[in-house]
Amino acid sequence: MIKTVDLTKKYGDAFAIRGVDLDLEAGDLFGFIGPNGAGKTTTMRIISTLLEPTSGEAYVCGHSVHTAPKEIRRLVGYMPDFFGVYDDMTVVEYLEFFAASYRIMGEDRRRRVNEMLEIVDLDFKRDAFANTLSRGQTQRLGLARTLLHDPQVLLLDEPLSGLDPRARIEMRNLLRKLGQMGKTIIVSSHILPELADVCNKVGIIDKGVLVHNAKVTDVLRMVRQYVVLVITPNETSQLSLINDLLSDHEKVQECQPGDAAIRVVLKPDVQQYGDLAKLLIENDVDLKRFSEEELDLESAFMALTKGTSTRM
Ligand SMILES: Nc1ncnc2c1ncn2[C@@H]1O[C@H](COP(=O)(O)OP(=O)(O)OP(=O)(O)O)[C@@H](O)[C@H]1O
Repeated sequence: MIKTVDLTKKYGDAFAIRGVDLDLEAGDLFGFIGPNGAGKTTTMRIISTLLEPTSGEAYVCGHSVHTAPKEIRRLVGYMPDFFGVYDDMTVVEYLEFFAASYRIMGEDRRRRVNEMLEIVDLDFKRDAFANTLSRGQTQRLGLARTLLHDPQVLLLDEPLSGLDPRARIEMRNLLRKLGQMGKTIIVSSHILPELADVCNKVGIIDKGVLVHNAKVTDVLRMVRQYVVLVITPNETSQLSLINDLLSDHEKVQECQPGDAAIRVVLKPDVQQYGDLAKLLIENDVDLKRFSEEELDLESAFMALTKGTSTRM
């Protein structure tokens, strides 16, 4: 659906992006992560045909940005990180104005605008002036505008930036909804954790170079190759018993006792660990909690970008 080959953009002697290779299938929701100035906007603007690459190729549905920009524009909806809304237009008027620019007319236009307001959950603001909306609502209005011509591909530049926590959750839900509608989406951010549970693939770009590009599950596996259990007994006096029972177990790599709980690092590739809970219960351990340690995405992100940048 989206493919870039050795995509490069230079400004004078400086590389904005260098040799970026992407390959996204229909329905992929790709998180494009990198610090400010890493090259995310440049890449998205090239794919949406707003900017010409210095060298390399970008294709959308097999159409090249060099030879078929018109076809690509029909297929792509690009939402920039900042966009203006006109002071004297209501939400409905704003969307109708852009629908008209796509030559969507008459009853069709009204229906389409109403559908978009429904999708982005902004119908209750339809008669409000666009410049009175909150940042989150403005972003949703921008998304509605981007969706008007029913693009198959969405390129969304930092749609979560500047949003408060509630608006962030709403926008992430909206991204999931668009993914379920079968759109292929590139969404950029400078923070991995805010996208990791929405996207199925992520690419990490730094100083114009794509340093990681993988499925989210693989990225998480790269960071955490071991399952870690956190076992909490009701009585802390039982911590040493747990340690004795598990430290020499064939599935256990290491036990790390703490004040109230014990961290148990399993050996690589051990995924099934129900028998460990059974063993503890059979030996009269009174368990308060027995669970897999949650992966801390913030640390995952720092581990992945270690040595590439400190600006995240
Ligand atoms: N018109 C331009 N002239 C010169 N340099 C540019 C131009 N546009 C972008 N750059 C440079 O290219 C690099 C990549 O910029 P880009 O905007 O793609 O980064 P980004 O990852 O989208 O960052 P941000 O989140 O800050 O927008 C930066 O070093 C930037 O300064």
